[in-house]
Amino acid sequence: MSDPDPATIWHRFRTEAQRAVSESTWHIWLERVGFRELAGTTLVLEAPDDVRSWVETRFTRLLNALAETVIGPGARVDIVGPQEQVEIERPRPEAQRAQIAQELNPRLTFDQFVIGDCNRLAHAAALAVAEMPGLAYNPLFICGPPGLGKTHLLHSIANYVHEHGAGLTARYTTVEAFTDHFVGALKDGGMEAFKAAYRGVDVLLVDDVQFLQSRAKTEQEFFHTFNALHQAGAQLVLTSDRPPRDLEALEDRLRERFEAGLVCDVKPPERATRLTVLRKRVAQDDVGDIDPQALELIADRVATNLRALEGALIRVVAFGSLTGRPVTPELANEVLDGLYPQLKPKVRSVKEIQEQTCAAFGITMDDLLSSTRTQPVAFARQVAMYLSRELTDVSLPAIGRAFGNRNHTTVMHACKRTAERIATDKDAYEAVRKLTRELGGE
Ligand SMILES: Nc1ncnc2c1ncn2[C@@H]1O[C@H](COP(=O)(O)OP(=O)(O)OP(=O)(O)O)[C@@H](O)[C@H]1O
Repeated sequence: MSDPDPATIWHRFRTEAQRAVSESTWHIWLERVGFRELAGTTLVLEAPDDVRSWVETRFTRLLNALAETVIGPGARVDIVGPQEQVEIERPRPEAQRAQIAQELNPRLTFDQFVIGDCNRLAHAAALAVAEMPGLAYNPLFICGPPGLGKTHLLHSIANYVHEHGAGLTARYTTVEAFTDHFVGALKDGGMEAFKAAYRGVDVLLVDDVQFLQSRAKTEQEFFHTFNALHQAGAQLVLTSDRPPRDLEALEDRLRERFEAGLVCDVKPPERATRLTVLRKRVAQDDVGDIDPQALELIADRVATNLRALEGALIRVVAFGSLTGRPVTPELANEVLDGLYPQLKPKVRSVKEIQEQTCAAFGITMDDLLSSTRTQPVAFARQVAMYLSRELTDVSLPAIGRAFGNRNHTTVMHACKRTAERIATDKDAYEAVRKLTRELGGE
């Protein structure tokens, strides 16, 4: 079969381009772009002066991808002005326009994302990246413990790009899905399609990159994907449960690339953020009448994970509706008692908490206040700081001073680590709960 002639190629290209963008984008920007010539695999396009620079900035990547679909791998476009001589050959990585299977949740948008001190930077960076893919921070690396909105931000970026990106393409994936896809492609010889799927996009969003560790082949393939996209100016956004420097089992070259852009974290949400998330959920899901104090109680008791917070709300509401009882603070307490240890702030002394913690862990006060980091002393110290924070009104700096003149950020860190640990480790949960009870905290 002979190669299609330039006129056919141009016709196909134009049809694909019109299909790829919204109607208004087409009319305003792309409709007046014309055909100049086909030089090898370079499609030279002519754009009127008033739209040329905009078309170049915003649409070159899309048009290149379309050229590859219509002409073949390695094809590209060159956009020239009406009077301009043609100048050819700029290298471009191999890619093919991908058929993008979207697994996006339309509910996860920037509009629905509640901003607080815990996530302000991550949110601002994600929005900047969505507005200017490849131009703001590249890669953007968002890290933090589970359930704090990392996936929400990735979906928000993809949804935003699809809605406002003038034809730019975004693909969301998890390391799990990327691995499955890669292994499948290796088995049935679909590597070209696999590469096209991940290297032919303008924005690639990858969730949970900590799982790349200890998957040598996937890690290597991901490294090449990362490089191909980065060189092509495409945007990469990655999430992980820890910062790049703590991804110890990852190869240095990949870790260094993760660190090369902007790394920002999401922290456990402060109370106001938790409350706003709950109120938003109630309004959105139309769950009926809920006593505002019941919401406050849920926000107080489920402090470190927004997924758990939403789960707690759903349980409380479901319990109310199953038993035909109104959702009051008492009902919320009843439901949550079985799920989360109740830490009622009462005025106690830090010293009392330190003594009880030492007794519970079988260590001395000197150990507790020392600088040793060995277990169980280090954990006991973190628990004692956490309980001092939860059960007294003493300020963070004062707690720090009471623990051998430590800094208040050390106390904050200890609180966070303990909260995370009791959310995930049953033994730690039991130990803290027992101690809390002994201290009269529930
Ligand atoms: N700032 C926020 N505003 C509104 N909802 C939020 C916010 N952060 C998280 N959520 C909601 O909390 C739930 C958990 O968030 P998400 O899945 O994004 O967490 P994650 O950090 O990706 O967790 P994991 O590491 O377990 O994947 C989702 O339903 C999400 O919509």
